[in-house]
Amino acid sequence: MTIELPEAFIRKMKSLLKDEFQDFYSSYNDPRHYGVRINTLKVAAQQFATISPFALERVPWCPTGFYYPEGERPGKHPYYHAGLYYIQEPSAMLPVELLEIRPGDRVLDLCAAPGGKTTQIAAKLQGTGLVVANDNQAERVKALVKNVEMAGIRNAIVLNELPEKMITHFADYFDKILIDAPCSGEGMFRKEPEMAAQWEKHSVERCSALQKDILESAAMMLTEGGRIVYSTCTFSPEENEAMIVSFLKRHPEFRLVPVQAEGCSAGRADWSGPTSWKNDDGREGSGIPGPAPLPGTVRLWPHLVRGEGHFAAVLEKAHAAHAASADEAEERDVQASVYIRSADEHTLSVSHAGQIKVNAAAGRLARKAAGPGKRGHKEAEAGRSRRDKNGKGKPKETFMAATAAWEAFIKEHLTVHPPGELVVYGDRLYLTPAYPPALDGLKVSRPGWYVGTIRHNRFIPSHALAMGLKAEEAVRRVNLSSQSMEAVNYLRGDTLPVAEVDILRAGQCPAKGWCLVCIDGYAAGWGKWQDGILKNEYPPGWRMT
Ligand SMILES: C[S@@+](CC[C@H](N)C(=O)[O-])C[C@H]1O[C@@H](n2cnc3c(N)ncnc32)[C@H](O)[C@@H]1O
Repeated sequence: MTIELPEAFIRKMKSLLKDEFQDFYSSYNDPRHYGVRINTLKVAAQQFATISPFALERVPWCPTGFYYPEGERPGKHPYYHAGLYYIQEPSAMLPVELLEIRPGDRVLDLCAAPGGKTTQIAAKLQGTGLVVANDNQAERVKALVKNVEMAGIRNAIVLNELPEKMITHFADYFDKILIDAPCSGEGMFRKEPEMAAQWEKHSVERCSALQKDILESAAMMLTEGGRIVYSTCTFSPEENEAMIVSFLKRHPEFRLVPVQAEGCSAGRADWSGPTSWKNDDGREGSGIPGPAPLPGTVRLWPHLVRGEGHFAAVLEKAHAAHAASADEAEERDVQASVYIRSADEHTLSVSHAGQIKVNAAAGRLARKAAGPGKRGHKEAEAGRSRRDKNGKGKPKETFMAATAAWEAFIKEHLTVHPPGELVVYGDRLYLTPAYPPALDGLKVSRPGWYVGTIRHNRFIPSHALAMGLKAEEAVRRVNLSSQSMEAVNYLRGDTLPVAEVDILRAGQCPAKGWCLVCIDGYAAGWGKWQDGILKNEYPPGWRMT
């Protein structure tokens, strides 16, 4: 075996898996599996299958996920730079499938970096609703932002916060929450052998404590009738089945939704109750002593599927009228109900120059949703009036000038008027998703779709704007073949000679100006055309190497 597994880990898995251990252990000698998930914000999975530069084979538990053969390098293909897919470990594609996202949902990805699952959530939302992607590690948030922008996501807010700091802003707010929890990573030893070297026997304990706190915060941010998917890439029962049992004991208002997903094994119900196993030091480890073992969670095992080890559980919060008391914990059937709910109505406003800082919330709005569940309150929101965007501390004229520059750019360069409210932070302009929440006091990396910057009173479009556009939404574009050297040269940052006849134009617009550069018809960045030359505006940090 090339991977050196920690002795304590081997002993524990032997004690847990018994007869199955040998198959499990042998899987560390098997080759790992490689996956891409198609970004359906850009291209339908069936369409991609017809243009794919590499052979694809379906991942059973994810309709947009595919295996690709070892040796291929999808990260080096121009389609990667056009955001057509995300390279993702196949098992990691499962949790978002279990969220059952619907159009208009407000979704929180609480431990989101580097953003694989955020991009999957956004693809399911198809531009509706909102995805808030958060991670507490600032360095990792940079990668998260890049992946959000690469995927062309328009309706995301990116935060760099501790979950407990988010509760007051988002109490009872989200329809769906993903907790892709920080964990001891035992399921990733084959993919990332260095994780095996870093594993030590206390990491399970430390991670469990962290996971418990994260779950508590998430429970408070979930709306009634909402759903949490909790997932890990580790095997330890303490971080998986036992974690869920103890959560349900503390939260009778939640129930476990039994999951059956293609290709997945049932979670180990027998590890969730008062079961025991031998730890490294010979002490007995145990699930949380509690009610009967808990069926309904799922696991992916490396010796049973083509993917690494994963665990997932789906938790649903009852509607208030039906929430069981602690004494009634047995009775957890939830029915659709009419309910009344109030929430903050918030405003993002213009900030002080040079800072991404959100100033103010605009007060409270009691919302009545006298209809069939949460769809009712979303419709109620839709009737809300537009808000004043001139926040404190910023001259109204600056905001007006930024708005005018943006509007002028739209008129001259786009065939559509992108939806969303314009907010200005320093010299940067963002479009907020519909009905943005208040973000005051939070560390905000992106309050919405970053569309551009004001420089010398002119609007300079961002790379994120290009990535979020469809080809036909730009008045002027040039199309490069993915198989041409021109596409590669563009992605490397080179200036390109482009004849005027090759500038595709909507209507009568002149050839000179900002030009959306597309690869096989998919937006990949900006260029500026003049006199037969396309000046390269591909950002240096994104270039193909
Ligand atoms: C398993 S990774 C997430 C992978 C990500 N969901 C994806 O699909 O790309 C767990 C993440 O949790 C973050 N994390 C650790 N502690 C956290 C906390 N207290 N609150 C929020 N995020 C946390 C880590 O920085 C890490 O990025």
